Amino acid sequence: MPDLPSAPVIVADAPGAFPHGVLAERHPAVIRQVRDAFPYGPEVHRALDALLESCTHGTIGALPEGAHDARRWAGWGLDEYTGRSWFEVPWLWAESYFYRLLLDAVGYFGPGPWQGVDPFRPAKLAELDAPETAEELAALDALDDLPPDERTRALLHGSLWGNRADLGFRLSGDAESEGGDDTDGTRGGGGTDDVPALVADDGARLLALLPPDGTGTLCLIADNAGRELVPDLLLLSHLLEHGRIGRAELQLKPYPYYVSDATTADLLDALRRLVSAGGAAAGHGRRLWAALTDGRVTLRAHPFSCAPLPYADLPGDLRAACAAATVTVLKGDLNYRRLVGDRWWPPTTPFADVTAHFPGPVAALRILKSDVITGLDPRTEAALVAREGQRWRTGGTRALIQLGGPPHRT
Ligand SMILES: O=P(O)(O)OC[C@@]1(O)O[C@H](CO)[C@@H](O)[C@@H]1O
Repeated sequence: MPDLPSAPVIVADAPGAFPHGVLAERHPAVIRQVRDAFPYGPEVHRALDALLESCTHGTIGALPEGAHDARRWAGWGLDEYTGRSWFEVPWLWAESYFYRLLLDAVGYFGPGPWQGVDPFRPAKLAELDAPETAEELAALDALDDLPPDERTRALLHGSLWGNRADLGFRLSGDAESEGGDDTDGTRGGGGTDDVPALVADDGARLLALLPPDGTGTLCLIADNAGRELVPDLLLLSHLLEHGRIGRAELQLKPYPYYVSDATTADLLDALRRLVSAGGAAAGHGRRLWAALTDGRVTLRAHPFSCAPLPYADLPGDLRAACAAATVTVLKGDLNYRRLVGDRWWPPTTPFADVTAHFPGPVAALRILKSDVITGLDPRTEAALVAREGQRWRTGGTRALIQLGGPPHRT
């Protein structure tokens, strides 16, 4: 067995660094947003006050007595981290547990009247109703004039750049200019002649894995709802329509997470939005509706999808699902962190090495919004650093498509 690569796990203990800012500033902003989302009563406000105090100045506390998932969290490290500072445990763990406690504070897990009420739903729905979403859906009609392969590429890039639609990211003001539309992957928000916005591009290799004979299967691990999930669904529908896949599994979150991550309710909202849009968008919506109804597309909302753990720890059922797929496409920054491990990798660490643990071919489609990065060509890294220091890692203007997985399958 070859030595697996390793690097220090990211913790949020350095004031001024990005991870510290997420815990010290983004999480309080998330609490403020949640307070205003609904007319919660005094009890919820008191619970949010306590969470704010704990996550900024206190230590990690236990789950409430009788929590339905107490055993699961004990297995995920809670016993080890209880009583420690949020800023000294693995950053990924601290973020995940914060969202778990936030939902507890608003009564999401019940029992009670607020059970199942997603505190982020107003923001997610506003995004689906935004004029930009209507424009993006109307623009689909023009894609019909393109040859199928170009359309596939455009929709793949639509799904990739859809990852800019991350409401948590916008909350802390990290996002630079939204940039223009970028279906060719060279401009994005920050592409230039010397450094393209797409810092790694295995898009052609990814599409080559999907033969046009309807035998391909896709496992799509979704990220954000709204303006990211919509282009993900368009890609899925297009691949089904053109026989690039015959079946797909769409993995969603079992409960609201990282502000805008997609749950089953968000999928249904997005699907309804597509069906009611008219034009080509409605055709995609109806195709997906039919594929869900006849079982060609299945949904999964597994507890592990909200776990503070890397994908190297995939449980058996998810491991089997990903192993059976022709390829797993994994969306977004957080999924990337979990795929390669939330570590300070040297940026030129081969992506193939850090994803060799995955049970099948896996492609990451991600806007860069955190420090974790692997698989960069040394010249690309040097050009990025020369242009903007380390800002490209977290600025939300660069993107990548990387393909990895077990060596014999890609
Ligand atoms: O996974 P996504 O939606 O692309 O991004 C999630 C994110 O906004 O949250 C983390 C910080 O909280 C970062 O990894 C990243 O910037």
